[in-house]
Amino acid sequence: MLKIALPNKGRLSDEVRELFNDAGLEVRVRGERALTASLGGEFEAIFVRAQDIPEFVADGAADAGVTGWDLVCESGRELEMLMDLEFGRCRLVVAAREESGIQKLEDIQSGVRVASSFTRITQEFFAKRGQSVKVVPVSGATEIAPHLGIADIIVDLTSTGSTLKMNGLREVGTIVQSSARLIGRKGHAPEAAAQLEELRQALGSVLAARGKRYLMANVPRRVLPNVHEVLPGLNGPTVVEVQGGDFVAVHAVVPARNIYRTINALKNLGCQGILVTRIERLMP
Ligand SMILES: Nc1ncnc2c1ncn2[C@@H]1O[C@H](COP(=O)(O)OP(=O)(O)OP(=O)(O)O)[C@@H](O)[C@H]1O
Ligand SMILES: O=P(O)(O)OC[C@H]1O[C@H](OP(=O)(O)OP(=O)(O)O)[C@H](O)[C@@H]1O
Ligand SMILES: [Mg+2]
Repeated sequence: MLKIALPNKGRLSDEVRELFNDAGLEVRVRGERALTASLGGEFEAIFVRAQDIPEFVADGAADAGVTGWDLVCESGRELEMLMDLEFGRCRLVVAAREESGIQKLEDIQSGVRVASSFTRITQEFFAKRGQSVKVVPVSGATEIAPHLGIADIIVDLTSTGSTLKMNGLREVGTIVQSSARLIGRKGHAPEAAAQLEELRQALGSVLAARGKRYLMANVPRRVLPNVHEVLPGLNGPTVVEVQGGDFVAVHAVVPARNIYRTINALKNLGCQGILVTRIERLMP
């Protein structure tokens, strides 16, 4: 049975579990602190720190894993990126104190001290730019470092920007755009590769379904051509005869984002019995 390494706590763990559950790979843990679990009886999950997952997958302790792309980059290990899971979106940025006078990366003087828990990426980033910096390793709460006088600037993750703001820091450049990814080791045996492809498709079908809704409506036959305009970008909705009437039933997969507009447009055309449901999985 293939082993999948998943974050045991922190920012990504809840969404990872939800995604696997939705894909029919229910996480069945044996007690709150259990470090392994069954994933729908198809895979075995091992719960470890998000930071350790790239190493564990690269070394073969797990066959695949889910973790942040920032951590994959920081590990420096060669891994296969199997899928972008579209949550845990954040950026690894360079930030400086607002009163520092540093507005852009070019303003960073050689010799500055950079606090970060992403020491490898930081080192590489400034080396490539030809800026010599001194990396000060920290393991968390990086934003406090400039105020403690142990560093001049920082490299850390941000999403809403509120932590930087709260600490009087200004973003001066982005190094990595990150999100949660499904990763695997390079060069799996064919059987393992086939199972991972099935996993990728199962997770992908859930992600694809999240942005869509299934819409049904009874449409007056005479406005059917207009309905085709309201439901664009589809191969064409399914049209079902409603016996003995002036109405036909239309079924379509529509983007969730514009659903209110779609419903109103259908109502204005005289459609009735409009029904919208979530889709569990979508396999194109
Ligand atoms: N503010 C954020 N917004 C969105 N995603 C984030 C944010 N901060 C971190 N992440 C993502 O979540 C991943 C794990 O971060 P998390 O904070 O859960 O763990 P950690 O602090 O590195 O480790 P631990 O909690 O085990 O000490 C990060 O590598 C990143 O991909
Ligand atoms: O831009 P924001 O939305 O404010 O998010 C940024 C913060 O989120 C992460 O920390 P986290 O909350 O995961 O705490 P941690 O330091 O304990 O990992 C990151 O290290 C930043 O401190
Ligand atoms: Mg964190």
